[in-house]
Amino acid sequence: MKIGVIGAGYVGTTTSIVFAKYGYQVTLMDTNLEKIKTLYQSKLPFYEEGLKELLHDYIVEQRLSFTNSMEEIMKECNILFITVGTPSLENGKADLSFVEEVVTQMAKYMDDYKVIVIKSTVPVGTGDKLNDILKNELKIRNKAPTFDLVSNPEFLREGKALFDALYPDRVIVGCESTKAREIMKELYKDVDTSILFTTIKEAEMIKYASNAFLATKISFINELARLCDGKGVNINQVALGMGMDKRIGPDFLQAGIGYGGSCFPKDIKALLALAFDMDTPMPILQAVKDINETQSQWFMKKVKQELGNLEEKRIAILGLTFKPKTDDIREAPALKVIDYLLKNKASVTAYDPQGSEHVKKIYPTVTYTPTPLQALEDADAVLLLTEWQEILDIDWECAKSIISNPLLFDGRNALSPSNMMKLGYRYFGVGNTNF
Ligand SMILES: NC(=O)c1ccc[n+]([C@@H]2O[C@H](COP(=O)([O-])OP(=O)(O)OC[C@H]3O[C@@H](n4cnc5c(N)ncnc54)[C@H](O)[C@@H]3O)[C@@H](O)[C@H]2O)c1
Ligand SMILES: O=c1ccn([C@@H]2O[C@H](COP(=O)(O)OP(=O)(O)O[C@H]3O[C@H](CO)[C@@H](O)[C@H](O)[C@H]3O)[C@@H](O)[C@H]2O)c(=O)[nH]1
Repeated sequence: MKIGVIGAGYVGTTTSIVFAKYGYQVTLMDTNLEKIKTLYQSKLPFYEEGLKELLHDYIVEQRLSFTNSMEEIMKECNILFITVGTPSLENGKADLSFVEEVVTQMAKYMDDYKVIVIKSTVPVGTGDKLNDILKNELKIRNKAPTFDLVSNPEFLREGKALFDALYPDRVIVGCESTKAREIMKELYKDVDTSILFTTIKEAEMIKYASNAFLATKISFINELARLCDGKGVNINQVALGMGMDKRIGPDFLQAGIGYGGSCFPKDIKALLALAFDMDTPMPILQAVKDINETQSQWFMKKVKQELGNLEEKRIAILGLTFKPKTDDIREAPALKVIDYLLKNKASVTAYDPQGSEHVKKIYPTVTYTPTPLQALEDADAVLLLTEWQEILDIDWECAKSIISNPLLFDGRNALSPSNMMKLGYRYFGVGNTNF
């Protein structure tokens, strides 16, 4: 079995490396030549720990190769994973143009049996649509359909991509042919986890349902945090107590400034758009989205209450990426915060271990510092927005002498309020203040 992966993003690159690790011969294809060149040089086109070393080894061992040619990958491989992006359109629906373009191109070079595996997150019914495109294109070429379509959604998290891909909680395979099912079983034989076989549509829905449920947990705890704030209740303790119930579980109950990233915001919008099309409102999911969209405003209201007029105030931001251990700033709450601060004429200084270069392209007037302590110099307030370990490890006692006003807003509830208060900071978190 030779595996082809189409789309050298987070998912495609991680998938390629993981299958190479299982001993398969993998070719990774992308239309972006710059990305292919970068990969050839054993470099990753994004920041993610643990992948680079394996990438290098598998290139040297000739288990992993790269191309920008669809013709080449179709000739060489019999299992093809589609991992291209499905970003949001203006109306919230998933933009399927990249996926559709891929299958249209595939049909041009399809001469023998292929298993086409959709790993990109796509709405229910996309499998049928792609099936039709492939059949039509093959008909134009007077070729009989010789493929099976499979939906195999990806559940990895950025920052933990390799671990999640190597040790998944489950593998979902939406598949309606016995031949493809046996091939998928063989492909995942070394992965120590359960495989759930479903229909293609069920697999498509499982992916959206999982992301929607995780986002619901976050918005639920954030809504509760607003209630706890100032009421003598620490939301972290509430989450701990709730999470001890096995039916609830401790994960995804960390209150904060809201979820960001390339997945939750777009997938929730896409599910809501599907519900709208089907005239089946989803009020819970709508509330999840609304709470998340107002969480940074709620947080900034506290900043404004403490600082008053923000004009000329010097604000230090610690953390820009949507979560630690990634350089991804897509839908990062820090972007909304910077926007608000600049509109209110504050002077903003920011530090992030990986995200500064990307944010600089959007907000060039912010001062980006090479160290966290430099960002804190003469600050009137500090806003912790991403819980990078390096930021949590700051010598906060020493930092206090650099900051003009030891006023700390912890948007991730990542520091201990009592420790910070002992050090002389005025500490404001999310649902853990004034208890
Ligand atoms: N990022 C994640 O953590 C994650 C996790 C699970 C699922 N997903 C889903 O997986 C999909 C991919 O996400 P990502 O973050 O890896 O995307 P990405 O934006 O990082 O990468 C997509 C890649 O596809 C390439 N591409 C676009 N059109 C192409 C074409 N016609 N032929 C070949 N390559 C093409 C782009 O150049 C780009 O390199 C999305 O549907 C996403 O929702 C992402
Ligand atoms: O208790 C929590 C957990 C997460 N977050 C935030 O939620 C966002 C998303 O975090 P996470 O889920 O860890 O990262 P992603 O890489 O976006 O991964 C999600 O989206 C991927 C793409 O679909 C899925 O594959 C993963 O299973 C799913 O967790 C980040 O802004 C986090 O800061 C919280 O605010 N509180």
